[in-house]
Amino acid sequence: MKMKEKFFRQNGGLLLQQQISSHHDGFEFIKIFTAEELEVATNNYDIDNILGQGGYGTVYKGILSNHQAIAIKKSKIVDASQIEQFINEVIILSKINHRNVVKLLGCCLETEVPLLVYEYISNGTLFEHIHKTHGISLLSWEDWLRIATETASALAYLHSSASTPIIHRDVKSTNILLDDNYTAKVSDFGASRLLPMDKTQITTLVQGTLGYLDPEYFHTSKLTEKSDVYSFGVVLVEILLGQKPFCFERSEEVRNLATYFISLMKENHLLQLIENRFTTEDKIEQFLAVAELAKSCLSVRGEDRPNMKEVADELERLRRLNKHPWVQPKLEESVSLLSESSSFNPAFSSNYPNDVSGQCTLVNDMILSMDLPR
Ligand SMILES: Nc1ncnc2c1ncn2[C@@H]1O[C@H](COP(=O)(O)OP(=O)(O)OP(=O)(O)O)[C@@H](O)[C@H]1O
Repeated sequence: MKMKEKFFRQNGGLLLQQQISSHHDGFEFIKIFTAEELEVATNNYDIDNILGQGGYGTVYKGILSNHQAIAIKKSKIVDASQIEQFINEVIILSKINHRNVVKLLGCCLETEVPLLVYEYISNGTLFEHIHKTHGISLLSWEDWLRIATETASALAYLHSSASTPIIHRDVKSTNILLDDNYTAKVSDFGASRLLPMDKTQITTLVQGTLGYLDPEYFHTSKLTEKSDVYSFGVVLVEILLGQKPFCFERSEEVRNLATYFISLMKENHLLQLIENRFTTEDKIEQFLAVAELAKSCLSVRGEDRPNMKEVADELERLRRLNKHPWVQPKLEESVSLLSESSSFNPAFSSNYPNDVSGQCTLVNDMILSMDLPR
């Protein structure tokens, strides 16, 4: 009992309780779970309940006494200096209510490391569906486009939320979960990444995952919403090509998918690859428009990238074309429409450096100097 109380205090429990009682705007939705409740739910953190292991900790499946399925994130290490920030983020995140964001249900603070409790999303990660090793994916081009649109709208929502925009910081296909209906749910942002920075990782400063990391953020360490836009661009390419973001099986200069993609676009080899992946004959305009959009997201300079709202709107527009094919513009029109669209930065479709090898050097630099946490 004494230990639990000590941990609860150490983990900012009093601060959270105080915040809860001072909010009157429906904030009571966040639940503070007891350690016992979660032990029962996970069968004492049984190994069979492990859903996955990330660089930051372990995720367990649990079933609450009311039969609700949950995912519990247990981090490896806690940095005491970050507790206040952690509690503030828990409060912000628990207020987020978007159909394409994994809901944070609450937390448990009376354990050595605080535990975060999320709704359980049943159908695996987007990564697993894109890179399915057994059998072919059941998802159609329309599904992929919908999933991309849902993800973009969730990120646009986070960027525009409340007084402080929430930057995801680790957008990648393993952080996009799919539910029973293959609806996208963005996970693993905010509080879950604040916790476990041990001292050695602080010196790295730049956080992110190889292949998805914004080169501008890597060089400047200055984080903006546009870093999420870059990483989302990589996810779009992953969907289009069905290839992994970083792959040692590709030759050295195109190991990084973004670099590979840009070189394919330059050499006009893109369509051939996409067509091999999707056996759809009449969606060429959409493939090309999504490719142009991805290219703009991958612009080297953050300011040349569209913002997430513009990306989401463009994907939504393309989806509508899908539903009403008779209003599809001709290929040349759709490409020029995309670059001329008033809501977009007119520069963005042509701002990739012509020198693809320059980009490779950049990426190789990044690999060499990154102290990768996983
Ligand atoms: N809410 C959830 N519902 C169902 N499964 C989940 C949920 N959250 C996470 N998972 C599973 O747990 C795995 C590990 O998640 P986690 O976010 O810790 O790691 P990651 O995203 O693979 O890596 P990292 O956190 O280092 O970026 C995920 O790949 C997913 O399979």
